[in-house]
Amino acid sequence: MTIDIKSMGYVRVASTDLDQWRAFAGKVLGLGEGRGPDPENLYYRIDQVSARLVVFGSDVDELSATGWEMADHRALQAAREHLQTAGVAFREGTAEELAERRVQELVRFEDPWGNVFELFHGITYESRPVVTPYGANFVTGDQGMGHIVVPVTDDVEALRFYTEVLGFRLRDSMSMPGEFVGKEPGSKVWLRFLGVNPRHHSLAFLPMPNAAKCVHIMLEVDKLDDVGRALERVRKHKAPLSATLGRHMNDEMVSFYVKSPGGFDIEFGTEGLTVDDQRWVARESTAVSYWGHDFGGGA
Ligand SMILES: Cc1ccc(O)c(O)c1CC[C@@H]1C(=O)CC[C@]2(C)C(=O)CC[C@@H]12
Ligand SMILES: [Fe+2]
Repeated sequence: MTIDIKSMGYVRVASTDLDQWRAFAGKVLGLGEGRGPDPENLYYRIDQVSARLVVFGSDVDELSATGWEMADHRALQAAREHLQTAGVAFREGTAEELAERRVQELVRFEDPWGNVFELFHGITYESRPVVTPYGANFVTGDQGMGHIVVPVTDDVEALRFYTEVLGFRLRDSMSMPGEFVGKEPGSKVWLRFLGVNPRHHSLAFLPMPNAAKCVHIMLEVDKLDDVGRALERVRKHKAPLSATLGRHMNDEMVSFYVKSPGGFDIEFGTEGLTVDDQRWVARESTAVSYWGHDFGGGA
């Protein structure tokens, strides 16, 4: 038995500047405004789920936690037992935390690099259809909210922890020169792309520490035109582009990257590959992208 995560459910972001986040999430990303228990916080919807992105005031700018959806109480209970066996310290969500996230139960723990994971079940959803400001439809459902890339410092232990402890499945690997992360010239470090559902990857890791506690969060829309429109808004609002439009090799997604007020990037894409675990074989991609994705800045 291992942990049976269904999908990436939500992200919580700590922010020193909620006004900046409000403008970025609404006007640049075009997320739907939601409501939640704390009138001070920003809640954003991209589908039926009451809030997928929550931004709250803080004295730091960083990713605070990622929520991972479990089927029900029984699945979460099995996860508790598995965490205990694996020697991972976790704690139960407080009544206040459950109310703020609008979930029935959650457990919270850190991975060995301080990335905060919450496993939950029973999140609320809304009767009112989501209305996003620029009419984009986000791709969620079985594929969850999107994907996240987290920073780690040990790529070998990270692969073990996320697959053997958390139950993620390896979908693709990509190497980078060790020099990039201050290792010996000629050595290699690994980016690993892991999935739990038909989305090619829901979690990836980069072996490089990062102050924002997040490399990027990817949100997917169902039309290329809506990626183009978002790119126009990036330009109009002078949001810093981190990588130009391109198509990734491993998940075939067409996307761009924009710097969020949290210090990490948002990858905004479309046409991501879905995979079938019965048939998928993990591979090694030999390039970031088929074309585009210039991380050196530019157009
Ligand atoms: C390589 C790749 C495949 C699929 C993705 O969804 C995806 O985000 C990436 C890029 C991962 C990675 C990154 O996000 C930060 C900057 C990185 C480390 C690079 O400079 C190359 C790969 C990039
Ligand atoms: Fe990505």
